[in-house]
Amino acid sequence: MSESQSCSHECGSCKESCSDRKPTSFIESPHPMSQIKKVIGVVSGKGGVGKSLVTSMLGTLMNRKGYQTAILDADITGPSIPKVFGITEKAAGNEMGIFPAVTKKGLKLMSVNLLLENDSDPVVWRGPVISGTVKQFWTDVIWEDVDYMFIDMPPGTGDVPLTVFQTIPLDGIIIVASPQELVSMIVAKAVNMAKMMHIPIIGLVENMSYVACPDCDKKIYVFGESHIEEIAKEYELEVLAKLPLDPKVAQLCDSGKIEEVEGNWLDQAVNKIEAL
Ligand SMILES: Nc1ncnc2c1ncn2[C@@H]1O[C@H](COP(=O)(O)OP(=O)(O)OP(=O)(O)O)[C@@H](O)[C@H]1O
Repeated sequence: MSESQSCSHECGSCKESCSDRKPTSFIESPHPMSQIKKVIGVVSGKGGVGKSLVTSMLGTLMNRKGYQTAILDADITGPSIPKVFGITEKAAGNEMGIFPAVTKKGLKLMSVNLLLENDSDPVVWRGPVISGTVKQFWTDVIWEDVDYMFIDMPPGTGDVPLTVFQTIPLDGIIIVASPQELVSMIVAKAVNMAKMMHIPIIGLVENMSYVACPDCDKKIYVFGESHIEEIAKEYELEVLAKLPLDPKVAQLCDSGKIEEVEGNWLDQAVNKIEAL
C-alpha cells in the first residue's frame, strides 16, 4: 500500500513496505564515448572449466562474422584473456579515458593484466577494490563502436559476479560447465543466481565433454556420459554446445593464437547470440 497521499516519489525516504517503492537500479552508464550494442556474460559455477576459452572463441567467431567485438575480462584475480590472444602490451589512456588493447584480428580487449607492470604480479586486493575495477572497465574504458561485448566473469556466485550482474546491463549470459560440474549442484547455483537477478540465460555450454580419437574420430567420454541434457531439461535451458577436450585448442591458447581456432562446435551459440 502507498504510504500516504503526500508521497514525494523519492523512494529513498519511504519505508521498505511501501507498494509504490521502485526497485533500486545499480546499473552504471558506460563511458560517454562508448557505443555498445549487446553485452553477453560468460559464467561458470567454479574456476578452470574453460570459461575464458569459451569467451575467447565466441569473441573470435563473432569477429570473423564481421561484427565489431570486444572482451571485458572481469576475472580480475585470474585474468587469462590477453595471454590467449598473445597481447603483451599495456593499455593506453589519456584524460578522456582508457583505450582497450586491439588483437591481431581487431578484437578490443580490457583486462587487469593490461594495467599491471608484470603479468605475473598477483592481484592481492580486497573484494570492493576488485569490484570497483570491473566497474571502471565498463565506465572508464572507451569502447567505441562495439556490436557484441563478451564479459569473462569471475567464477562462482560471489561479490564480483554480483557487481557485474547489478552494474552492467547484460543482454544474457552463457553458462559454461564441465561434465563433473553438471552432476553437482554448482551449475544449479549459477542458474539460480541469474534467475534471482532476472538475467536471461542464453544457454549452456558443456566444455571438455569428450575427447575425439585422433585415429578413428570416435568420441571418448573420459568423465562418463554427459548429463547436460537432463540439467537443461530441469531448468528449461537450451544446450548450445558440447566442446571436446582438444590438444590443438590448448596449444592455440598457450601460444596466444586463439584467433586461429577452427571447428564448428559453437555455431549454435553464435546463431543464438546473433538473434538476441
Ligand atoms: N576444450 C578444451 N580443450 C583444450 N584445452 C582446454 C579446453 N578448455 C579449457 N582448456 C584449457 O584449460 C585451461 C583452463 O581454461 P580456462 O582458462 O578457459 O578456464 P576458466 O574457467 O576461465 O578458469 P578460471 O575461471 O580459473 O579463469 C586453459 O589452459 C585452457 O587452454
